[in-house]
Amino acid sequence: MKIGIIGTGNIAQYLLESINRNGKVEAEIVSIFGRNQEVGSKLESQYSAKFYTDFKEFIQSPMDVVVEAATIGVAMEHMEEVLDNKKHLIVSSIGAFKDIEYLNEMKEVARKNQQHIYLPSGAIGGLDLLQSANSLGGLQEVRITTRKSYQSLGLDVKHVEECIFDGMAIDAIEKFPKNVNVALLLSIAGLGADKTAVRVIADPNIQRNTHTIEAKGDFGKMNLLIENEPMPNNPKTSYLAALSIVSTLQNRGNAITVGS
Ligand SMILES: NC(=O)C1=CN([C@@H]2O[C@H](COP(=O)(O)OP(=O)(O)OC[C@H]3O[C@@H](n4cnc5c(N)ncnc54)[C@H](O)[C@@H]3O)[C@@H](O)[C@H]2O)C=CC1
Ligand SMILES: O=C([O-])CC(=O)C(=O)O
Repeated sequence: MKIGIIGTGNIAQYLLESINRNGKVEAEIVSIFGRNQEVGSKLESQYSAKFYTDFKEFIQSPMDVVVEAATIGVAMEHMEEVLDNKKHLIVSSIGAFKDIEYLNEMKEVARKNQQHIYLPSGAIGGLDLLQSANSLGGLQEVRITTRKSYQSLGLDVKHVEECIFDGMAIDAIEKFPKNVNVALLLSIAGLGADKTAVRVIADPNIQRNTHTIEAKGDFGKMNLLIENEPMPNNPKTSYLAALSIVSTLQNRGNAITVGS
């Protein structure tokens, strides 16, 4: 399998190291798209993957699957072109799908091109449960409480904890586009972005990005606490988010599917 990556940040570099250097997936990252030539040239020589600043050239290079690891804006700008060029797509910036109509439009583009869009479970879990719980419409409530440091949330540091957002996922992603992609994953798996409750707490003492997910429905109740180690070079991104892409790539084409 030949992989292309959009982005040259944390997740992209972790994937290059795990796949091209350490062989953790039966695949090779052959193409990288980014805007920073200096970083790109370095990655190109370190990992023997070709770096492109021109998206048309990138997308026409021989790849089977493209991993987006950039921003919501970049994902929205290029997603359709990826699918139209007959590449499968793995999306990290899930906030791109805050509008359900856009998600449905992209589903249709993928179907028309016989490609698949993967939304890895990122920095959380429990998505299989929410989908099962809602398979007959019996899911009633979903809430995520995200606790991160002031620095990770891009805020001036205070010495006391503060609830800085309490509302729905649709508004949370506008305010924190780099911190609550997980809330959009929950929305897509469950009740939608206007019915998925989100609380964001800035905590001066926290070392791990912590997500507490509570759900209720005909199935019963779920309480899930995830205490994520941050990525070394970008504390707002959890290590698990990068691992979930590795796992998605490892499972592609498997004869068995684990979880709903
Ligand atoms: N689904 C999930 O659970 C999670 C999703 N994320 C999201 O995954 C994405 C990647 O995360 P990281 O690698 O940690 O971010 P990062 O900030 O380390 O890297 C982002 C990359 O995007 C590139 N970029 C920005 N604008 C660009 C443009 N116009 N054209 C080309 N490249 C551009 C930057 O240069 C950088 O290389 C982010 O959107 C982040 O919010 C992060 C953590 C969890
Ligand atoms: O990595 C995390 O813990 C969550 C995150 O940044 C996001 O969902 O955007």
